[in-house]
Amino acid sequence: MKNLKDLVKIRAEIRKKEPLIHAITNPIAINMVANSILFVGAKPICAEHPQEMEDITPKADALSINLGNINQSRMEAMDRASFFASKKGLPIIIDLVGIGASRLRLNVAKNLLDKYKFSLLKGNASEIIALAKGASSAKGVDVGKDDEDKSLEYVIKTCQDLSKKYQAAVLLTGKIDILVKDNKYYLIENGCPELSNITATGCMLTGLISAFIAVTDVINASLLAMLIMEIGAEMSDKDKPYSFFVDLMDKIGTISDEIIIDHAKIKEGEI
Ligand SMILES: Nc1ncnc2c1ncn2[C@@H]1O[C@H](COP(=O)(O)OP(=O)(O)O)[C@@H](O)[C@H]1O
Ligand SMILES: Cc1ncsc1CCOP(=O)(O)O
Repeated sequence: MKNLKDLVKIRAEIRKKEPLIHAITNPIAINMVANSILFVGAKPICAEHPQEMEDITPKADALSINLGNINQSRMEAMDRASFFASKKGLPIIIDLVGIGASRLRLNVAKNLLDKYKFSLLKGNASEIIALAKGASSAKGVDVGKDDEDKSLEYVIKTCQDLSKKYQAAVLLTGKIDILVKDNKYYLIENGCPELSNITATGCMLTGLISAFIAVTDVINASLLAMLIMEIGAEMSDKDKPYSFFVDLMDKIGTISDEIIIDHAKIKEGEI
């Protein structure tokens, strides 16, 4: 079983080290992502001009790329940033936003995954299924009903196949989050349905993981980021959608270690 007391200690570590996180994300999410990274104690830089990747990426401590709202310039920037991050041996994570809805994004994702080594591939069930099987029931950037209803066994196996293929951890988010690496899996049953009523909460989670992965391994970084975000959401005022959003942002910076430890719902298993 994960030692939660050790897991939350990573929060002090990140505040001490203040790692620099290069996050190439989409314009819908950019402010939320940058603030989430800041609120847990790291420093974001969201540079995205292809010609400055050579200067920016190698000075960072981790790279995250997000395929949401892709355009030509960000496509080039993501490739170049992944190149310079790989050269430096930095952890790289990819959020597969919308690859179930767009062949362009699916091809960009496959190309990047073939060329570079990623620490984590992340998406909702439709995005993970699109990458593994080539098609999905995605509803734009959201999960489609057919994919959402797939059995736990099916989605765990799909994540495991991708984990083996790309030698990376795989995180499938939703009501139950599934984190898989090789033969091991974690189920995280925190969060609340209201998280789907705010745009870009998945992108925010990616931002948080990219902050923690600069100071710890991919499993600890992913688990801690999910607990902060999802228990933070459980503790937030859900009366009005925008107040919920503001409260959630505050909770990301202020939620206590004790609340995280008391409310964490993590199960572990072997495949
Ligand atoms: N029904 C739900 N119950 C609890 N948490 C949820 C639910 N749906 C989504 N979440 C949480 O919301 C966050 C974003 O997940 P998701 O909506 O799957 O991503 P995306 O925005 O990329 O589609 C994750 O932390 C996830 O655990
Ligand atoms: C609405 C939208 N359109 C392109 S990216 C984006 C935000 C998607 O964010 P998330 O995948 O976290 O829901």
